[in-house]
Amino acid sequence: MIVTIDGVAASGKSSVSSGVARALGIPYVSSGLLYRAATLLGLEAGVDLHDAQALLALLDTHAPRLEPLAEGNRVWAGERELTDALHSSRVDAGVSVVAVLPELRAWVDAQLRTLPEPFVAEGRDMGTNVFPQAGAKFYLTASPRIRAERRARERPEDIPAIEAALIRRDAKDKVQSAPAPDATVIDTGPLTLEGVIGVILEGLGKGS
Ligand SMILES: Nc1ncnc2c1ncn2[C@@H]1O[C@H](COP(=O)(O)OP(=O)(O)O)[C@@H](O)[C@H]1O
Ligand SMILES: Nc1ccn([C@@H]2O[C@H](COP(=O)(O)OP(=O)(O)O)[C@@H](O)[C@H]2O)c(=O)n1
Repeated sequence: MIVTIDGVAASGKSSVSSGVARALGIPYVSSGLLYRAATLLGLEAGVDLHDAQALLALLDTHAPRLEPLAEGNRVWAGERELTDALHSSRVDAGVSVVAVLPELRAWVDAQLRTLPEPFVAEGRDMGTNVFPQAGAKFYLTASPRIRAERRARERPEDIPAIEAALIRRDAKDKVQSAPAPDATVIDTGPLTLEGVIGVILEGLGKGS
């Protein structure tokens, strides 16, 4: 079984996916971390983030891989753990440039498609492009202000700056971020994290 949880930036995808996956006793997979890893490696090497061939060469050398732990996904490049470096504002600002490159999308999709079921997959296009056959699909939204308030707890910038950056990133990610026609859309604005997890478990027939 595959459950997909897509949505806009900072809508709660990874926290909700982790909670749902733990309740189901299965792993979750955070596809955005692979786009973030490619971006980080590109920034560190000083390559142009529009240059797909240069990025693919770096990915060939460093071979970043996702470890889909239920308590929080990790990313490794050989012995080096990249996870903590993937959520900087610098990576936030560059990742959408990398994510529009078809070659980079193919690299991420190929990694995800080798994973053994069952799992919860979160990102932008899990329910549309990567796992259209998924048994259950959800799509998370919330207003930019609410998302910025939540993310402000994890970033040094103030709420208006974070809100503006989220709106910019949503616009750049728009092509791959359309909800699947068969996804249940959840406005997480009025809900707690536990509330969103509860709605999804209910939708899966696993509610308490
Ligand atoms: N429904 C919610 N209510 C309150 N805070 C939430 C909710 N959903 C997520 N959060 C918090 O918002 C922040 C962003 O969530 P995260 O899971 O990282 O989103 P995404 O993976 O979509 O970027 C986290 O600090 C998370 O704990
Ligand atoms: N399935 C996916 C997942 C992420 N992405 C890209 O990767 C970036 C980071 O995704 P993320 O899910 O880690 O970001 P947040 O929503 O957590 O801020 C997004 O802004 C998209 O550019 C994508 O294009 N497709």
